[in-house]
Amino acid sequence: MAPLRYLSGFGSEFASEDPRCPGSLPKGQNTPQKCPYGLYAEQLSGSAFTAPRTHNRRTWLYRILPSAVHTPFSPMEQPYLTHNWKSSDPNPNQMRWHPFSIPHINKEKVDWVQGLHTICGAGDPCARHGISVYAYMCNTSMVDTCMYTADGDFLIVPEKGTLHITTEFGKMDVFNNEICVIQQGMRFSVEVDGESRGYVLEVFDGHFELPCLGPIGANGLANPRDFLTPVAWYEDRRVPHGGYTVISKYQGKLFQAHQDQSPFNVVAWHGNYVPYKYNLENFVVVNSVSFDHMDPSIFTVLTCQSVKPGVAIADFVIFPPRWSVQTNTFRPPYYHRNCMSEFMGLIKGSYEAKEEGFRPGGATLHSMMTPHGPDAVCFEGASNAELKPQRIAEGTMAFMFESSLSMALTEWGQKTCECVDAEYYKCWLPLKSHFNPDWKPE
Ligand SMILES: O=C(O)Cc1cc(O)ccc1O
Ligand SMILES: [Fe+2]
Repeated sequence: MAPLRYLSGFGSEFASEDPRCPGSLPKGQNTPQKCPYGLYAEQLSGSAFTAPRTHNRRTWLYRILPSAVHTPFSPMEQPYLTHNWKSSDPNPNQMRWHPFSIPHINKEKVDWVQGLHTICGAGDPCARHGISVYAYMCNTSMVDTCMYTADGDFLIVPEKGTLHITTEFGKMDVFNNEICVIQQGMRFSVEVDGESRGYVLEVFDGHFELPCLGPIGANGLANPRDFLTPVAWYEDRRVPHGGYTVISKYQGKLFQAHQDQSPFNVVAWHGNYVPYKYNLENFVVVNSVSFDHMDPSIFTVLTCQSVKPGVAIADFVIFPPRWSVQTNTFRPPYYHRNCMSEFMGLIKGSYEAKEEGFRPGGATLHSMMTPHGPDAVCFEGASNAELKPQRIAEGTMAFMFESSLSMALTEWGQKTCECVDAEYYKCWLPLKSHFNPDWKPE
């Protein structure tokens, strides 16, 4: 199959017409009395109508039938998706998970929505404040089914398997080492080629932005031009007798409604509220070229800001392959206790601070003020290593969801998943005291 086409840019005003219907975007206005090709105009708002221009997000969709044409929503069972943060007791421990198990297709067919499992989170979608962290493990495509979340924005990080995502805006293929963002309200359906696994961060407060670059200047980190948005694609597909299911994630629960037509019936659209993907290989890594270990905020790809200056509801941070050149420096991550929560996952390879135990498809959580840092093997090695310029993290990609919120673990995350590594704390136990009261400067 030919590679899909995309529009490039971040936060831009885009316009796209399915080439089968030239002129399908109304000229010079949004709501003509009759739209070209007999289409319906529908606005999707991603911000209050009155939000300042810098933050105003909306898209106009020109579709065969409006989204309102469906039967009433009824509750749908999905036992692993929850925002009930009180379902288990608080747990401040250093947490590590072995790779989450993917169900075998011969045993059970599980699609992307059925495979979503809440690991941890905080806050409340009703108050539009909080986050939720999920793992997805699935083996089969969604058929005549789409979903949207009314609660927040999904940032999806595939670890195993490509995601072929159809959205109202068009199609996106999200490969390993790429991420995508599907924002509040956008309908999408996920096809997979086989066993698939990955991570999802949902933010309830607002949308992801590129971090300000400050003195770095106008270029670097994730550059806007590398974000890709689908081009318009429609199908005029009838699915009689309510054969198409629309799943709504609403106030933390799933609901389903039925309709007789595919929701991917948008022939043209224009606006700045869109889904997008980004290849992590395009990230321009900035770091110290003299001495000292910088804070990982220099590796921020996207941020969802809180109302407190500089404080994130959640940052999406990556640890890409790079040169390490600092002189007289302990180069791996430092030991620390953080006023933020740090959830980490691994897309491929291994993580520099812990070569063992943290594997692709697994995860770690270092909660608020929970001490952590390099394991004993890493500390001894890096304290004695020759400090020549060195490529690090080659062929690997770790990431972190860092949040100013204090997250609770779900029952599934703490127990039912059966992936918790009870031995994790042991990686620091061999650390020895090197204290020497007679030490003299050289
Ligand atoms: O804990 C971690 O491994 C993530 C991390 C990496 C780093 O280089 C500095 C601080 C930090 O929290
Ligand atoms: Fe950390």
